[in-house]
Amino acid sequence: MQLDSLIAGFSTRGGGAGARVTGCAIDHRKVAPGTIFGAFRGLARNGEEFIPAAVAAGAIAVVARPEAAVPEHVVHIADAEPRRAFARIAARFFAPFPATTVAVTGTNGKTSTVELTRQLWRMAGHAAASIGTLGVTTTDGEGKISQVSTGLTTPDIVTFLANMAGLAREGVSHAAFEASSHGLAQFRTEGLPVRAAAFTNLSRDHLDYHGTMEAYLEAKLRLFSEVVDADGAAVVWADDPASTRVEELVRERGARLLSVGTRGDALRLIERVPTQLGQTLTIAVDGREHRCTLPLIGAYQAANALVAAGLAMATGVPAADVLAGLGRLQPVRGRLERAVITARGAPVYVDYAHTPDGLRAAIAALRPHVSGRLILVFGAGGDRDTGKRPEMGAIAAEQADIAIVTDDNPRSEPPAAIRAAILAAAPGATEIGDRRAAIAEAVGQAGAGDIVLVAGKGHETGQIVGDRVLAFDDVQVAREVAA
Ligand SMILES: CC(=O)N[C@H]1[C@@H](OP(=O)(O)OP(=O)(O)OC[C@H]2O[C@@H](n3ccc(=O)[nH]c3=O)[C@H](O)[C@@H]2O)O[C@H](CO)[C@@H](O)[C@@H]1O[C@H](C)C(=O)N[C@@H](C)C(=O)N[C@H](CCC(=O)O)C(=O)O
Ligand SMILES: Nc1ncnc2c1ncn2[C@@H]1O[C@H](COP(=O)(O)OP(=O)(O)OP(=O)(O)O)[C@@H](O)[C@H]1O
Ligand SMILES: N[C@H](CCC[C@H](N)C(=O)O)C(=O)O
Ligand SMILES: [Mg+2]
Repeated sequence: MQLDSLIAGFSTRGGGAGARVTGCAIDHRKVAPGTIFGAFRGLARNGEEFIPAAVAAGAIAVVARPEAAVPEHVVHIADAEPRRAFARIAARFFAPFPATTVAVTGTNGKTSTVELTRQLWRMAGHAAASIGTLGVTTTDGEGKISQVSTGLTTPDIVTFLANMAGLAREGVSHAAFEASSHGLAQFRTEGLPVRAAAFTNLSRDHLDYHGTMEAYLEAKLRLFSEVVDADGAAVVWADDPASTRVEELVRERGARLLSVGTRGDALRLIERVPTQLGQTLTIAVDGREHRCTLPLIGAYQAANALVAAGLAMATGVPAADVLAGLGRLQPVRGRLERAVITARGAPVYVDYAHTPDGLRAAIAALRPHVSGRLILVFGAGGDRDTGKRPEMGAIAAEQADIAIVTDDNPRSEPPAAIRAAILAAAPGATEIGDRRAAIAEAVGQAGAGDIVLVAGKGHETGQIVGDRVLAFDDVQVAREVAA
């Protein structure tokens, strides 16, 4: 592919014309002859320092700030926002992509919503995929699920675009991806056409990175003001207070708005009745009421299912098919997943709640099913927003009958200090650092009518301690200690 055509429309300096591009990279260690290198200033390093090494390794063009030093013989694509320019150029290189791509942002519910959207598309007969925390999820012709992990929710822009292009080559026509606030702030999930974008909710998380709730919301809003196609659609969970900001932006942009929820217009949730294995939803669409069964428990899962339904409708699936599809949704891995029922009859649920709001939502989801006590095992991740620790402690103290504080990916921090920050707001809680012992204690205490909730790690298969990842899977451990 010719460099000229990839960088057309961008401001350039130096270099020779007509060069052939072989790839794109943002890490100088991945540069090969013919690469376009994106040099970005990050939190840990300044990528501009690696320009000489990238050029030595064969980079023929560098996307960087105008003030960055780029050798004369190499094309400098000079842009005040080099990450955005790089995303657009790399997208030209990697195209084509699945014809219909949609993005989901929000503090909680992104992974669930992209996965449920994938399922609804598949039921409507589309070759569908999702990309997010669970990796890249697709199904083969027989419906067998394949999941390839990528490490982060959105690893980096090159991996993201390469994955999307790979899906298109496999015949995938519909792809739903998670747009995390980090990803949006770093332009890690864009450059390609995005037909619809969804907003699930806003609550406290990641303030270590964004600083303030306003900055955190601003990062998410860019999905609606800039990333989604101007003639595309936005699906908004209308019951969240922050949704008015999203709706304003969508109207300014001229995109189609589908609001969903008890205050929604496109899909209005009229009633929600929990049943033993799920819930019954009464939903109004175009003034007509429909009753649907949802085989997932909890208000939060109903919310995510409705946002997914909105995305399916926004991308052309008829409302009747979408509503029928809700009844056939499969659970999402690690989201209120029932790991085991103990010998004394207490179900043990594993949930990925790792924010105050998520913890509240997970407990609320289980409460209607508890006749005895709700026993909670949880912790908080190291090297992450420290302010959420006491908030989670307070919620546990208030909403659980028994709370056990344990470790959840301490990373580089002393685990006891993380637990202490949680316990400061949860005076009645028990402290058991070792996560297996904590789960065993909860299972040991649970009797008939009780429910155990193991929160924070969901689908994760490792405990990150220092630089090491120790094998650990909440679902498996719950089964082992209950056996
Ligand atoms: C805070 C954060 O998001 N950091 C991510 C970000 O780092 P950064 O841009 O600040 O990069 P940096 O390490 O300072 O380096 C700057 C630049 O120099 C380049 N470099 C660096 C070293 C070198 O030898 N050569 C080189 O070229 C890097 O590729 C980079 O372009 O970009 C890196 C490469 O794309 C990511 O690996 C890194 O994720 C770190 C590991 C991380 O833990 N991220 C988490 C917090 C995260 O992003 N999580 C969200 C999920 C959140 C949610 O869903 O709630 C996610 O989307 O996964
Ligand atoms: N709509 C929602 N409202 C409140 N809490 C929710 C909602 N959806 C999910 N949660 C909580 O958040 C947890 C994580 O859900 P999910 O993985 O879908 O979110 P996410 O936004 O992808 O998270 P991450 O930021 O880690 O990628 C769930 O296990 C649940 O406890
Ligand atoms: N996307 C979230 C996941 C948190 C999961 C939890 N187990 C933890 O390690 O804090 C984050 O990176 O902050
Ligand atoms: Mg996620």
